[in-house]
Amino acid sequence: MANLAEQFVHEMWTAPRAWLLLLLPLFLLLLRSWWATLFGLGANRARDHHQQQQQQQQRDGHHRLPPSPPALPVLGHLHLVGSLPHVSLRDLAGRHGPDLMLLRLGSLPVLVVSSPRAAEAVLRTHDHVFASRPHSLVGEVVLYGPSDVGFAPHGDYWRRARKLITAHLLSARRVQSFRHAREGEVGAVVGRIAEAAAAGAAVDAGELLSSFANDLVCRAVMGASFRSEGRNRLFRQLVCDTTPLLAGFNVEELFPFLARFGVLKKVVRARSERLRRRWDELLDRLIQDHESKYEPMAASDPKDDDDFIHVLLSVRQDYGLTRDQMKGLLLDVFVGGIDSVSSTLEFTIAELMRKPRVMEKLQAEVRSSTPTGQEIVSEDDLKSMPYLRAVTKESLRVHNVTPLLAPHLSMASCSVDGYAIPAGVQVLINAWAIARDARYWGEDAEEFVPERFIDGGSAVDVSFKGSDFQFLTFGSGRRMCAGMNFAVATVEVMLANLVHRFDWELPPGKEGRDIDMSQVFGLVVRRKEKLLLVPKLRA
Ligand code: HEM
Repeated sequence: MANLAEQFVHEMWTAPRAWLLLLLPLFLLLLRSWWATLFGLGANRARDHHQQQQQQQQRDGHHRLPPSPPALPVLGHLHLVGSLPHVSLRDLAGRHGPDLMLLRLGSLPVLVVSSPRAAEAVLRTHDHVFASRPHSLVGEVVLYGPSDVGFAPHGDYWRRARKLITAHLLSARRVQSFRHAREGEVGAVVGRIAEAAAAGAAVDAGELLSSFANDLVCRAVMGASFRSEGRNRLFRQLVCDTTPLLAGFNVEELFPFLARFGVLKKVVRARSERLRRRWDELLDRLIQDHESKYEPMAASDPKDDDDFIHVLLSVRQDYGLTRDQMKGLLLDVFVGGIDSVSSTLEFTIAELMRKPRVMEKLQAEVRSSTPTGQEIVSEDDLKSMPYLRAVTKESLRVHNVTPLLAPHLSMASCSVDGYAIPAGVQVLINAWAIARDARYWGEDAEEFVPERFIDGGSAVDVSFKGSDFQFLTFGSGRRMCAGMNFAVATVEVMLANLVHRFDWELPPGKEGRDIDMSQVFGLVVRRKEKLLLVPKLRA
């Protein structure tokens, strides 16, 4: 779909009879313009009054709104946002608001943040004002309220839930204790690649890496691998069906007045409820299985290597968790943890295929730092691999798979950079644009150059952990990614193992420079083109 305006028309078409409603505002607009022509004098007076108001606002710096491009009636700026919103928003910001820009997408006011300075104002100085999330009907139904952390509005529930997952599910200690499971899943992938290498077959890197990320999350949640039973595949299908609905820019959110007519709301709700029933079926069964096995021990403190369902059962009384809230928190891990990791890995291996120099340097480091005869690179071995860390950081910078972070919402009006930001405005932080801006990263900002992150490099001290506002892949402040440790540990160990025992070739007739790096936008950005690679066991 070419842009959001087209998406809107598509969604209207698929919602029975709803498109008729579009005619209503258009009719009202025609009526208004006819009225204005007829009573031109009155219209001119109104325009003079509006200009006077604007001049008054400009004289009084605190009441200025951030700059905006010219808007269309009804659509606002929707027609200016293409199929890759982060790219359109960067281009628009360059022309209209390099730090802050106010758009109207349908009837939704959206503040676009495009510089480290403005991002710091929103995510650090005024973090307490911008720490909420916009309401989404899909989130309300599919995410049990929402009872997850990622979509929950700021407030007591979110605070409690965030504390639970950061202290018990995704803490650095638990991520570390989970290393053997991670190494086990990595070993299974290495086995699959070795089979393909022996048969001289190509592997689909996207498929391989997303089933790896899915199997890993399933194992973290359930404690064992259900790959052979096919249960993992059911989860994968469900995640694939859920993420497009949660990706935002839904018609009922852009045009709430249409939702009020009821037709659209019913369609979206029905679609979401079908999805939720499928989640219920799987998650209820899993939780019941765990309850029957673990109930006697549930009161005891969770151990480091317990699976996530066991941990939630152990702390549910302390946190007063309901069954739906438990399911919401598990959905955080499925929705937040699979596509983000696999897409990052796929972009990274594609970059390595385009840059043989970087691939060879990385292979040399990984191979020389792993004990001879050891089939799997362990997490201990990674400690002596600074170039691997630099490659991972560079990939997280250039191929930020969550380019606009997750939308924030202003809970009160406040002043940022001399502009008035009203309450109830959605905030998109264009982390992708900031991370590729030559003003903060130098002339080679768009290039994949891991050396910038190692000794002597221009960005050696720049980190993605939330203190450097030119590198916001995981966000910053109180809504920062809760799964960063889990993600980085997974990407690093899988990447090291992809290049340790294998050399990689493209299918006959293709060269590195032919690899198309085009993206498809969604909750997580992914590669558009399938990446087929031929593994060769290293001699
Ligand atoms: C490369 C992988 C990943 C990237 C790039 C990423 C990025 C992000 C970003 C940008 C946000 C929103 C920050 C904001 O709104 O300011 C976020 C939130 C979140 N992420 Fe991740 N993430 C990744 C992996 C994971 C994993 C593996 C998990 C869980 C296992 C996870 C769980 C979450 C949760 C729960 C939130 C919501 C935090 C909140 O709203 O309080 N993420 N992530």
